[in-house]
This record gives sequence, structure tokens and C-alpha cells, in this order.
Amino acid sequence: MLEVQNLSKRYRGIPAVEDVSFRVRPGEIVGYLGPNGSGKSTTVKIITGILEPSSGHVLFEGRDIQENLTGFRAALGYVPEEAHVYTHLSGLEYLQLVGRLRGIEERPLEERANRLLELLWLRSSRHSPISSYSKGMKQRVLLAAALMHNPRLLIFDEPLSGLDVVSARLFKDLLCELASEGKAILYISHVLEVVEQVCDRVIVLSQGKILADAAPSELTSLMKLSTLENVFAQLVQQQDTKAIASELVNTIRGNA
Ligand SMILES: Nc1ncnc2c1ncn2[C@@H]1O[C@H](COP(=O)(O)OP(=O)(O)OP(=O)(O)O)[C@@H](O)[C@H]1O
Repeated sequence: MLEVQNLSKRYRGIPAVEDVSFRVRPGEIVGYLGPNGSGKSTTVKIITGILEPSSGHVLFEGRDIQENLTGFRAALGYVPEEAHVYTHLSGLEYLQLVGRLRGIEERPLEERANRLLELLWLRSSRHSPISSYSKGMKQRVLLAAALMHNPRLLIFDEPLSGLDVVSARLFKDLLCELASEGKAILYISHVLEVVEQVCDRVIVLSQGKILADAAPSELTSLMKLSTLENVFAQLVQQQDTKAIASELVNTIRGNA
């Protein structure tokens, strides 16, 4: 369904993403992992059509997304990392705006927006401005907005940030439910424990290049490690964090 082909992006000549290729098939949840600055957001900006690649292509259902960005966006649900939304609007007004932009008719739009807000525990705040919402509430509005038009492809960028335990569990269950409906899902996260539980495959990125693309269980057994977090540490984070932590404390103590 989603096919990323030999994608590269350079900012002022400096590569941020280099020759990245992968697929996300219907019903599949694919984790996209990498340390800070490894090129995850750049890839997502290209896939969502916000940025143009320096080279390479993004195909959706066999067609380059640049040929028909409007059509592609109608099939895409994107939950960004942060709520840069129209925060003066209420949750309900925001969903109505998003629904109208997606061409949903007024009656079903009203019903769906209210129902989504209710299911995401936002009913009592639906008329309050988003600027008054907590971080987790904003995140849940973004989730509702991404689902409004029943998209075939979903991209979640750190969706758990700010979510409490129950909301995070709901989100995990929702991911699995959406995948069983045949949605293709790309899931960017640093929460490796959750990624390991829900993803069919994980792609590990480092310095703009793909280091691994396999099922979490394949990676752990191949590398003879017990968790995805250990695999990740082995692949990309060869840093002695304990020594750095101790050095940091020494520095503020004035012993360095
Ligand atoms: N607008 C920009 N101009 C110049 N360089 C940029 C720009 N955006 C990103 N970069 C660089 O591209 C590289 C990849 O950045 P990117 O934001 O894609 O990483 P990331 O994996 O999403 O990081 P994080 O986990 O911190 O969100 C970094 O070296 C970053 O400094």
C-alpha cells in the first residue's frame, strides 16, 4: 500500500535521510525507530507530502503521492508529535473543521465528531478551547481528527507523549483494531516496549540510513538479546550512559 523507494533528503547539502526504502502493507503495523536526529521526522514529512525529497519516491497504492497530493491526503490520517492545531477552536469545532476539509457531510460529521470525543473521554470539554486542554487531551483530539475520515493509511508520530496509563492502553488496543480492519500503520516512537508489543515489523534508522528491517522477534533472536530495547542499544546507541550520568553529576558537584 505504502512504498518508500530510495528516499534521500539533504538539507543544504547535508544528508538527513539516505536511500531509505520500505513498505507498509494493509493490516501491518510498522515501527520506525531511531535515535534523535536519525531522520524519522524528515521521512514522515516527506511521506505526508509536507517536504519534497531530494531524490526517491513515495508511492501509495502504486502511484507517486506527488501526482495527486490531495487524493493521497484523503486516504491519510496523520497524528503529529505535537498539537500545532487551531488552539482557539474547541475540540468539537476542530473536528468539524477537519471533517469539512475531508468532505464529510454535515449530519454524519456532527454525529461522528461527538461520538469520537465521547469515546476519547473529551465529551465534557468538547466546547472548551483546545488551548485549555492538557497535553494528553490535545493528543486525543489529534487522534480523533486523524480518524475522522476513516483513512486507509495512518501515521503516528510519538502518539503516546502525554497520554496517561489508561489512554496509552486504549491507544495500543486501537492500533491493533485498526490493523485488523486492514489499515496500514506507520508508528514512530521511542517507547520500545510498546513498539515490541504491537509492531509486526520494525525499521531501525541511524544517521539517515536503515540498519534493520525485521520483526521484533527476528531481531531479538538473531542478535541473541532479550528485548527490542537491548537490540536498539546494540545497533545504534553504543554509549556508556551510566558513565555519562556519573560525569554529569560530577560536573554539577564541581568535581570534574
Ligand atoms: N529544516 C532543517 N534544516 C537543516 N537540517 C535539518 C532540518 N530538519 C532536520 N535537519 C537535520 O536532519 C537530521 C535528521 O533530523 P530529523 O528531525 O529527521 O530526526 P529525528 O529522527 O526525527 O529526530 P528526533 O528523534 O529528535 O525527533 C538531523 O541532523 C537534523 O539536524
